[in-house]
Amino acid sequence: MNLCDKPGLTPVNEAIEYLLSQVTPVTEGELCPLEHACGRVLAEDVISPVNVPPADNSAMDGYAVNPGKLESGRTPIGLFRQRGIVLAGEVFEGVLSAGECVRIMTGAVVPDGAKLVVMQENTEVVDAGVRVDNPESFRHGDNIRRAGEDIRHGDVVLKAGRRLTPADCGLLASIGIADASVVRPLRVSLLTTGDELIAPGNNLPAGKIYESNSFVLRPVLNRLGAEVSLVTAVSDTLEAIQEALETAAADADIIITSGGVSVGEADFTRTAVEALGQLDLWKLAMKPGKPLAFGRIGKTLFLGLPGNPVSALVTLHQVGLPVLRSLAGEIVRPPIRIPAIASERLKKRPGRADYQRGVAELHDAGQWQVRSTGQQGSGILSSVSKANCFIVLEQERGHVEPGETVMVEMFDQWLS
Ligand SMILES: Nc1nc2c(c(=O)[nH]1)N[C@H]1C(S)=C(S)[C@@H](COP(=O)(O)OP(=O)(O)OC[C@H]3O[C@@H](n4cnc5c(N)ncnc54)[C@H](O)[C@@H]3O)O[C@H]1N2
Ligand code: MOO
Repeated sequence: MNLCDKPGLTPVNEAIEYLLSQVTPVTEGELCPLEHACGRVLAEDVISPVNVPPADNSAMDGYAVNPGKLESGRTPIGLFRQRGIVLAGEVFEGVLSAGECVRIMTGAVVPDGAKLVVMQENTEVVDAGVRVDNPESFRHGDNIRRAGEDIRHGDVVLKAGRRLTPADCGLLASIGIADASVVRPLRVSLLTTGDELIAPGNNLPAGKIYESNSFVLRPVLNRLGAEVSLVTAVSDTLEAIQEALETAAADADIIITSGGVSVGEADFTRTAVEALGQLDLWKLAMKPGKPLAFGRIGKTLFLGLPGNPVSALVTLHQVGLPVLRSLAGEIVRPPIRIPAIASERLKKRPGRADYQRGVAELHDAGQWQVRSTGQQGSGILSSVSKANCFIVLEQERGHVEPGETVMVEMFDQWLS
């Protein structure tokens, strides 16, 4: 299927589904020391070689006690003879008989024979031993963390395709793994195109503008853990763009460009891709971002983002990230969107899904409200900088009146 041949604009969800069907995820794995593994994608399932915790241990500082049989009708023992003390990291040698206790610290292995742990605050040391409050309230297992209650030996702890979070890395450490088997980093070639672009720090001649897209796009790619090779301000000629794309295709998994995908006299990106490879998709029913293009040059995927700064950012976030995540071997999940009440009118014409930039706040009654960050033109980058969310308006929706419900997508770590 080639969505370029389809008349009209391709709806965003259809486009994402199609693009994901075109991705062959990178599978080459490598070992990564756990201290550097956060944010990397697991290459294989992780199966626990141990129980966590490895042994029954105390959840409290107090006394591990053997109160005898805890049957109804019997009064449990309330005074215990202390046999010793056990600290975290130690093992008490011996078995507690009914009426005996051991002083125990949080995390220490529960001695054999102990049925429960009594918090220190509920005990009193007396001449005859250790007296406990309310022995009739005892339950077997009180304040004992059971061996394997977090993870059992043989459990699948994390699945291949998981992007490791700090908690995941802690989990891997807790089962003794020092190196995680992860997918190698993606190689992304990022090209910004345009003769009008000048690097920040230089004087700005008449007619030129400062290049800003690379400063928006590269950090997102870096946060994804990609190895990014960047060429800025590729000249607006077919030859220059073709040459840059050819070089990029030689060793990148994906080429991401900004600019030159529209219909202007100096928009050569699509023509260059068609000359070197194939173009599969152009023009989405989204605002901003309509001229987004997708294809491939040899085995290298191509994603052509529109040049307008907001369009480049929105398309990378909404369409590029699912593709990049999938290419990186990650299991792709749909974005989390929540309903919010529009606190003001939002202008919108039917025909394209709109990703307006807004500020969402949780109000007293537990209701999210959202307002626009103001001008929404695709050159108004400050509309994103001021925002904390996208207001996602469905393709066929018209203007939104105050009080209507809209869906918002809070900025995640890729945008904040
Ligand atoms: N006749 C039509 N004209 C345009 C259409 C259309 O459908 N018909 N679509 C518009 C839309 S929507 C967009 S989005 C833009 C996309 O155009 P390009 O991808 O070809 O982008 P450029 O023309 O190269 O640049 C657009 C705009 O963005 C500025 N720019 C580009 N790169 C950068 C950068 N790296 N840093 C900062 N700013 C950048 C550039 O100077 C232009 O102002 O086309 C519309 N036109
Ligand atoms: O789609 Mo363009 O990105 O509206 O400006």
